[in-house]
Amino acid sequence: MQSVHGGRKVAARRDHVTADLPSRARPSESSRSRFDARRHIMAFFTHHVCRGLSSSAVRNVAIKHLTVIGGGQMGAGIAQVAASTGHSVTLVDTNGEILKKAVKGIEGNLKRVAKKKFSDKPESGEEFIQKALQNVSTSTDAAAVVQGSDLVVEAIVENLKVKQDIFSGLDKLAPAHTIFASNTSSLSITDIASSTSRLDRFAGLHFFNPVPVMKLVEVIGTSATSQETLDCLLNFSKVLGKTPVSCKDTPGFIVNRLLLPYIIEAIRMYERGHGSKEDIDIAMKLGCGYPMGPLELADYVGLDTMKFIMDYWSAANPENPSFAQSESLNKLVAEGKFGKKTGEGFYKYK
Ligand SMILES: CCCCCCCC(=O)CC(=O)SCCNC(=O)CCNC(=O)[C@H](O)C(C)(C)COP(=O)(O)OP(=O)(O)OC[C@H]1O[C@@H](n2cnc3c(N)ncnc32)[C@H](O)[C@@H]1OP(=O)(O)O
Ligand SMILES: NC(=O)C1=CN([C@@H]2O[C@H](COP(=O)(O)OP(=O)(O)OC[C@H]3O[C@@H](n4cnc5c(N)ncnc54)[C@H](O)[C@@H]3O)[C@@H](O)[C@H]2O)C=CC1
Repeated sequence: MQSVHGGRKVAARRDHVTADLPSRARPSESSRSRFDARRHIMAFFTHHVCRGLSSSAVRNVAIKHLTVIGGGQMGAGIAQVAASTGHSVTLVDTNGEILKKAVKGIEGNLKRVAKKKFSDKPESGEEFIQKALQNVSTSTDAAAVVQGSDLVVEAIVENLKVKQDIFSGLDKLAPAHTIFASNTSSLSITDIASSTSRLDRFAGLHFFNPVPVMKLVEVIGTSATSQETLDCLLNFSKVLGKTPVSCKDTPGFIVNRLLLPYIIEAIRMYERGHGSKEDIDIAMKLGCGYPMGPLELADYVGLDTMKFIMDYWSAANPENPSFAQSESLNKLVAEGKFGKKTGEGFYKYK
């Protein structure tokens, strides 16, 4: 099957996406962001020792410096967690104002973490915040900063062509050992990687929102990703204090394959008037123990991102009515109501 995204024709290699999947996709997640000396030692060890052993550009690359492309909610979260576990991070966005906002947000979240973690030692908390902030720099020019990176994590808009353009440009500039990873929610890693010549050093590294809180990272390998690259990313995820799972490059990987049909069906239920948005959300929170209801979660993820995902899946599966256009989602996005990040979506946040 062929599908067209962003003007570029790509082979839709993913298998058929069905909507009749179980909806109990998200176990309650209240775990906290962790920072401890052990992780610093692990980061130091993996960087210096594994690197010392490396004989080829690809083998045993350890991550010390990373470039995170996209300073939105996910990119800022990834930068925060990497910086607070001893990595130096350059956060890149095309918009300088977004970068300023991202750094301010990171500082606020670090204070939140420090207050809890160092409640009886405020000086240690302040030191933790300052150390992490010193690890973060920003740039509006990815090409200028990618040279020193062991890893590039892309967390920009959910659009195949835009992601491919970024990676194909950086592929010519980044060192040979640099691993490229995409935080895409729904696009094929194989399709994104096809814009580069480093197919063995390309994988998915899918974090969850909010990154400092959610413990899971999906590590997605394509048929061309090398085992060294996967091992490196699995280890890196652990150094960040996360629990990685390995996934194949199939639509939605593990979590979103289950989560997407659940959220879409909730939106359709609301559109059909089968329940108010409040009642649908209360039902799923109290009935299933989820921390957020599906419409709240859609607002939290971002309705613009939700629409990108739905458009992509419906183009790849035009015969599947589950991915047909959603009137309410389209209307909210057309009005610039992207959810929590813009102050209004299904709900108002001001
Ligand atoms: C078709 C679309 C399909 C989806 C596709 C796109 C999406 C993806 O690709 C994959 C995804 O990420 S899916 C989304 C996954 N995330 C969730 O399900 C979040 C659900 N919500 C929650 O866990 C809590 O409401 C939440 C943790 C958010 C907030 O909890 P509370 O309501 O209890 O609020 P708080 O009391 O403020 O926070 C609880 C604890 O967390 C700490 N915290 C919250 N945000 C933080 C942040 N940004 N940085 C650091 N710490 C943070 C907060 O301090 C608190 O800690 P404790 O005091 O120790 O409990
Ligand atoms: N929002 C969520 O809950 C999750 C989103 N993701 C994925 O992470 C990615 C980013 O999502 P969010 O952070 O929510 O989006 P966002 O809209 O908050 O941030 C995206 C950022 O990328 C920047 N950007 C766009 N094009 C760029 C370019 N060419 N170069 C540099 N920066 C550029 C934008 O200025 C914006 O600041 C998407 O692929 C999304 O599917 C993955 C997991 C969860």
